[in-house]
Amino acid sequence: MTGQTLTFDAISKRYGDVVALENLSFDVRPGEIFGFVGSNGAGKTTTMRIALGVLAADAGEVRLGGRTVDLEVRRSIGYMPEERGLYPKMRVGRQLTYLAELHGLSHREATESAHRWTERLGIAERMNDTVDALSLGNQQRVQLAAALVHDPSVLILDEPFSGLDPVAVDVMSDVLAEKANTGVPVIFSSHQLDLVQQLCDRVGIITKGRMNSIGTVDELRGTGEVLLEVHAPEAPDGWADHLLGVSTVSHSDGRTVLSLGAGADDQAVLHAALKTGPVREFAVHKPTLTELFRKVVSA
Ligand SMILES: Nc1ncnc2c1ncn2[C@@H]1O[C@H](COP(=O)(O)OP(=O)(O)OP(=O)(O)O)[C@@H](O)[C@H]1O
Repeated sequence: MTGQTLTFDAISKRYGDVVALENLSFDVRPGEIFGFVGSNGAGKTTTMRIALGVLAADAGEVRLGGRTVDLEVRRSIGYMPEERGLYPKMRVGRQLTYLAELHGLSHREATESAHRWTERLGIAERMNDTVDALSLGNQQRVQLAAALVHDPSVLILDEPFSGLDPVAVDVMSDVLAEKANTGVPVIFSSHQLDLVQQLCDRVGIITKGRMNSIGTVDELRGTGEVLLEVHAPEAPDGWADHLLGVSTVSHSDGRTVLSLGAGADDQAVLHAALKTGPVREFAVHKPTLTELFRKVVSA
């Protein structure tokens, strides 16, 4: 597997008085799928446009494999813009071939690649339809094909999953994983956090133009509050409050939710629970990415 790192180095961007990005730095490594998440207006699209060079940063730069993204590097980027960018009246096959040729493929290579990707994405029978005759989901598949048709060495996708049916979500997920497996760094933005949690090697949460948290899903989930749910039907209220670092979040019908802070030992909790009588369930509840996101955004 070979591949290059996509580096965002201290990017800042203003639109008039609006600070869209402030000193934003992070890497997308070869072969990794990076989920870029944040509230509406947090700065995701701005970041991705700067990476592609359709928007200039006020400060900082984007590099691929250590090289500043210039016109030539740009040709090796597969990009799916949020606003989508297809010619509505052009036929799907012609459009994909044309885009691949623009990126430097010969006519024959471009035609073969267009066939391969439309086949892979389940839109082969749409090759001769104009884009505006397709459903939105199928237009999105064409848009993904357009990002892939020139065999890019990096993929930058702005909300590629929005509006897709579950089958198309699976196809899109498989294709992203497949590309990452060949060493391509893949970054995509999404508001579907369950999907991000499931698919991404690492995740970055951006708030107000700054990187708030970054790491693997497990790392991020590990930095939040750890909750323990214990079903000990005979346990009285407050049974765990004497334990170091443990506080009771709720207690009803023999079910207790405990928050484990610094110094807390889950095995000590289990011992204490067993002293009250039988323990029917004992489970650690790590926050989901959605729960974490809500916490970060509301902070
Ligand atoms: N062309 C523009 N002119 C002025 N302000 C802009 C422009 N484009 C974006 N902004 C502002 O920059 C900030 C970042 O916007 P951006 O579109 O990058 O966010 P986003 O994270 O992609 O949001 P969403 O999830 O809604 O797509 C917002 O405050 C937005 O209003």
